Formats: sequence, structure tokens, C-alpha cells
Amino acid sequence: MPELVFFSGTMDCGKSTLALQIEHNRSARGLQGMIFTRDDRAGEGKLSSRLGLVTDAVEAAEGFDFYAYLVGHLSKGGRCDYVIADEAQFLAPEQIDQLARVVDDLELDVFAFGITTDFRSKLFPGSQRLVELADRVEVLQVEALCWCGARATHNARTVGGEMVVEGAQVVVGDVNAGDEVGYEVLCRRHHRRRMTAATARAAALSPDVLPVPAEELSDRPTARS
Ligand SMILES: Nc1ncnc2c1ncn2[C@@H]1O[C@H](COP(=O)(O)OP(=O)(O)O)[C@@H](O)[C@H]1O
Ligand SMILES: Cc1cn([C@H]2C[C@H](O)[C@@H](COP(=O)(O)O)O2)c(=O)[nH]c1=O
Repeated sequence: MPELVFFSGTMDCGKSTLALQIEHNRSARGLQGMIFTRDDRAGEGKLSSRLGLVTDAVEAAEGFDFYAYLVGHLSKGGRCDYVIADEAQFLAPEQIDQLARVVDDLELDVFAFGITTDFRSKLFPGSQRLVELADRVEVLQVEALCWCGARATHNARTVGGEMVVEGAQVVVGDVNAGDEVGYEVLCRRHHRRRMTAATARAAALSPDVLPVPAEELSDRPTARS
């Protein structure tokens, strides 16, 4: 039975790499996939991984209709054995419904990849719809780590290293960007406390915070806390 699978995780946990691996393994066996993405950091019509691999993809912009596009492709004699959709958090709920229809009516596997929550730990509408409709939600096994060594479960947006909690939901960017606006993955505890690597480092170095209250010691950067 074809499936709609949502591969989900924080930023930088290997989602795009897995998408490229699925594509590689299937095309090596003679299958032909259709790859879609939206607002990849590498630019329009690209699916890129931080490991350096990149492939061409169809840009699924606002208003793009996955079902109509694939029906048009197939009815012109084109081939499609499976579908990959990266950066699926940016898709509209209606577009996720179209992907579910691709599975049910065109009988194609659809593999969607995306982050579940935004920098305020609120669901992206596209990810919410994927959780509602997917046959399976798979959490990626390679764990991105918070600066404290715990598994990172949340995405923080930073401005000059400081975490912010207000702003537009969508701002394309990267981790370790060094830019004005960047992202950092954190465990829930440090996301709740708005404690990034930079603020934790600054707190550890500041003479103002000495002597250290016992309850704050656990927030100090260590190899593993
Ligand atoms: N220089 C490197 N050497 C080995 N692995 C790396 C390197 N740079 C990035 N990675 C791996 O790539 C992962 C990010 O992959 P990517 O597919 O771009 O993530 P996502 O799409 O989830 O944001 C990192 O978690 C890490 O495991
Ligand atoms: C948390 C968060 C992220 N984004 C953007 C930043 C990146 O361009 C993508 C995630 O890409 P990745 O391949 O998973 O690293 O999403 C955003 O727009 N808003 C956010 O809140």
C-alpha cells in the first residue's frame, strides 16, 4: 500500500540528507521520483543537504497544486514512481491534502520532510496537517544536540546569538550562520529558558554571576549535562 510518510525532526538533524538517500537508492533500482521543495537555503528549485549534496527539484511555491501537477505529468506520458517533498513545513495545509490525494488516488508513495515546530515551538500549519494525515510520522534517529549535550528537540531563532520569540514564522536561514538572524537547536529546558550557547557562555564567564546558586549549576555548558 502506498503511504504518506512524514520524516520530522529539528533543523540540522539530517532530513534533507535522508531525502537524497531515499532518492539515490530508488533511482539506483530504476525507479523515477518527482522531487519537490520550497524555499531551500540553496535557492529556488534545489534540495540541498549540509553534507554538500544537492539536486534539482520542482519549486512548490504558494498556490502550487501537487495533485494537478502530477496528474498533468502522468497524462502526458511522464513517469513517476514516488514523490519526495522537502521543507514541507512551508507548505499550506491544502497542499498537504493534495499530497494525501496523490497517495490515495494516484497510488504513489509520498515522503515528506520537515521541521514540526517553529522558533516559538508552535506547529507550522503544513506540519500540523502532515501529523493529522500521515500514515506514519518518523522522527529522525540522528539526534542534533543542544549545547548542554542533551538531545535537541526545539528550534531557536537567534539575533546576534540571543534567542528571540517574536517575528515572522517563516525566515529562511541556517544554524551556525554567524549572520544577524540565525537558528540554533536546543533541548526544551534551554529553549524555555531562552538559553543559547552564546548566552550560556557569557553567563559562565561573567563575574556578576558568582558565586553560582546551586540551581543554576546545571545550566553550565559541559560535555554532557
Ligand atoms: N562536516 C560534516 N561532517 C559530517 N556530517 C556532517 C557535516 N556537516 C553536517 N553533517 C551532518 O549533516 C546533518 C545535517 O543534514 P541536513 O540534511 O542538512 O539536515 P536537515 O535537512 O535536517 O536540516 C547534521 O546533523 C550532521 O549529522
Ligand atoms: C525554526 C524555523 C525555521 N525556519 C526556516 C529556517 C530554514 O530555512 C528552514 C529549516 O530548514 P532545515 O533544512 O530543516 O534546516 O526553516 C523558519 O522559517 N522559521 C522557523 O521558525
